[in-house]
Amino acid sequence: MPTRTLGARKRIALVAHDNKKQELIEWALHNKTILAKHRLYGTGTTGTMIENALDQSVNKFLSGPLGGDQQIGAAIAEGSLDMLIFFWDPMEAQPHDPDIKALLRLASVWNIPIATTRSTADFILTSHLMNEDYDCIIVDFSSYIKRVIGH
Ligand SMILES: O=C(CO)COP(=O)(O)O
Repeated sequence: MPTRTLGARKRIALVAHDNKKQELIEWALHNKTILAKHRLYGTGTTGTMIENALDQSVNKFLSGPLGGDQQIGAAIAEGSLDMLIFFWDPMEAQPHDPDIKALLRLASVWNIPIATTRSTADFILTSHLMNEDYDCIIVDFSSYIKRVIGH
């Protein structure tokens, strides 16, 4: 079975919709010491707010509605992100809802840990696997890639 190794120092993407940003910042502050051991990424606005709150550098993509969700999805597909903490807003439609769906889909395709609620984020962050290499099993897409088309 093919795997991808998520290293001991995780590359964590942090994303929150506007009504959820405060919650994510509170959660990040609460977990500042743990997060300091890992590398942080984020959509533009979320990333800036987390960087200011934690005083830890965050690699920032574009703002979500301007393409940031798509960039994070692409980074997951390329294997350059290990985990997604995404506090999306279940009470308000977003102009870029298709991008959000695409991001969550790619995170599932590549079987990375995803937290879309604060409680799940707590469970993930307190896992001993946060500090170890983890071989993440991925679907074997080789027959899909080699499929014959046009017969
Ligand atoms: O819209 C977002 C995720 O879908 C978040 O984007 P910002 O962090 O730039 O606000």
